[in-house]
Amino acid sequence: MLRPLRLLLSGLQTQPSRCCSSFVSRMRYVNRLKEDDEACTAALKDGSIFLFHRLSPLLRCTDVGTFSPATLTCSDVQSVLQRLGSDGSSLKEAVLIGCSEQNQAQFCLDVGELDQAAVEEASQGTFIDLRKAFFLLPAAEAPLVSKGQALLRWHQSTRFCGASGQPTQRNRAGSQRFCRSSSTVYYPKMSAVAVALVSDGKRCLLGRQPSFPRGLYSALAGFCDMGETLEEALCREVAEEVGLEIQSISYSSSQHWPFPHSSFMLGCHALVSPAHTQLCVDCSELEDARWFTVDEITRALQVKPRRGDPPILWLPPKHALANRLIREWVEQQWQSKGGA
Ligand SMILES: NC(=O)C1=CN([C@@H]2O[C@H](COP(=O)(O)OP(=O)(O)OC[C@H]3O[C@@H](n4cnc5c(N)ncnc54)[C@H](OP(=O)(O)O)[C@@H]3O)[C@@H](O)[C@H]2O)C=CC1
Ligand SMILES: [Mg+2]
Repeated sequence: MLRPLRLLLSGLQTQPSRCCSSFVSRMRYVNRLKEDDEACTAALKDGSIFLFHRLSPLLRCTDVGTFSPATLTCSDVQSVLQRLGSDGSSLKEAVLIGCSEQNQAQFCLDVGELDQAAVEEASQGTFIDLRKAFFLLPAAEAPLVSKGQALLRWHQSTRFCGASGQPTQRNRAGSQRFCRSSSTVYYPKMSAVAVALVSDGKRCLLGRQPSFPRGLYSALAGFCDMGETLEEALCREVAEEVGLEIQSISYSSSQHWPFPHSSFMLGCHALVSPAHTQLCVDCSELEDARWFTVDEITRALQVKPRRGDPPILWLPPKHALANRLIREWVEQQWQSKGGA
């Protein structure tokens, strides 16, 4: 008798349903917030908000000297906005990012129209450029901040319809924008990027772009062209950038990466023949590319970079897919050495 009533009520809930596993109910809850503007408005009132200033996230230094994204409640943000003379209407610009394991909806909001130092003082945090923040944040928190920044950037750059030139409107959650004039719906976009840790069986190949911090080397990467498969993109990029031909590819894993404008990174291990490892680096793309031994990489993984004292080899931050590929390769190398 109660079941139909419960089903009816579940459509009106503003909190995740408890009838399924917590993961399933959280996913369904977030999906409902994307589709139901009223439910999303209610969720914002009880939700947590990550602040950004011109796309730089607000971080706080913890008691133990590590950094964490500042999580504010809706009323915290309202009082910060009021203290700085804003009427609070910018809260409507908050964009849904997800739902915490404690079933709290999570939003992000860019307060770039306010004075940065004043917001920092009022909210007891510091806005830090995302590239720097990535080296400071724990691996578990970086993806949320990255997603928030990517969504905010997308909204800032999709204000007008490419077909009609008219302003676009967003739904409450900010999961889409719509042009009334051309009836076009816009969804957040990512560009596919292939990233490969190339190995010749004993060494791995890393490269650096001129824009990288001093000492930083990473796995080779490149944007997939229209119509290309992941494998074709990898073979082309490696040929273009270092003049090598890939013999085989194995897929590892993927990640969202907020740079330069939201990328979907597809990570692979790639093998080249040990007989053909001579590099011919395209200097318009890379400043340098080199082969590294497993001992060199193992040492570099243990180094903690310090300001003003960069190590000879500095690897991408822990939450970058390239770091994961490098660790997987090192593990596989030590395993095969142990087995030999
Ligand atoms: N998360 C991770 O572990 C890693 C992430 N990356 C990221 O992957 C991304 C791509 O790697 P990168 O080596 O630079 O790529 P590419 O080797 O493809 O070179 C970048 C150039 O490609 C052109 N380009 C082609 N398509 C696009 C597009 N859709 N968006 C932007 N530029 C495009 C641009 O040239 P032009 O400017 O001349 O138009 C750009 O400067 C970077 O943002 C990098 O941060 C890379 C390695 C590891
Ligand atoms: Mg590249």
